[in-house]
Amino acid sequence: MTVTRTRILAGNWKMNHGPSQAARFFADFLPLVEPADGRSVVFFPPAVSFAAAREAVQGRPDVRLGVQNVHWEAGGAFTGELSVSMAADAGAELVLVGHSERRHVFGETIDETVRKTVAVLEGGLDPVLCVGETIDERRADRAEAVVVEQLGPVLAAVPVEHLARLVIAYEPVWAIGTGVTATPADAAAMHAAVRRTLEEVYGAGAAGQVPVLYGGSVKPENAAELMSQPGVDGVLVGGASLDPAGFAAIVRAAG
Ligand SMILES: O=C(CO)COP(=O)(O)O
Repeated sequence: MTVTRTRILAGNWKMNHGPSQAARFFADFLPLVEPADGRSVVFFPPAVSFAAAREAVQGRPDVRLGVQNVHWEAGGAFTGELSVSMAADAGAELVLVGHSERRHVFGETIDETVRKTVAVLEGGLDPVLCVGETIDERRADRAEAVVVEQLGPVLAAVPVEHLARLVIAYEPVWAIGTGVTATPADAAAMHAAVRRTLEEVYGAGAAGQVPVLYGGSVKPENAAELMSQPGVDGVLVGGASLDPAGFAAIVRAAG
């Protein structure tokens, strides 16, 4: 069965671009990218830049915004955290969950990614669940096993009626910020493993709705080839999403 999924071109700004830089970015970026059917452009600015980003993208429904992280609780004494309802109130439509920097720099556990994914779905936003293996895990031939371990508990907690809002990003940790990209063939193999895991839980029909993005040193020069691989529905871009012309070239590479 062939399913046509919307292409998603997402920029994760990480801890870059404060409010004034965010406004400058969009002033340069938006004129370079025409709205186009079948593709969706998403940015994850830092929380303090969210309002500036939202103001800048008014009138561009082809550009959506998300936050980089949330807490699963609805509110309370959690200094430094954001709740899903606060993110929604600010205008966020998506939330990154389990980014490798959250897992490996800040010690986020699989159990926490489950709670966050459930909270995001229950709060009406779309989680972008990031999974991926480290270089040691890949060398030990455990890349697929690790991704399946990261996905399994989350999928077990996501009922099929919420599946249409789930997005998965395969981001090998060794490719993030290193300039080393997965080969198109490796990316395709890992995307196929993600898709198989989804199909085992939900069946092929329902699983076919879930977009699977690739992330890790995506650049204007390699974006088209990566997105031409079967099962690669779009990209989640870090460093190269900070530059308006570079990210516009990646968006255009989606066709
Ligand atoms: O982590 C990433 C996106 O979430 C990828 O980062 P880079 O594109 O900088 O490798």
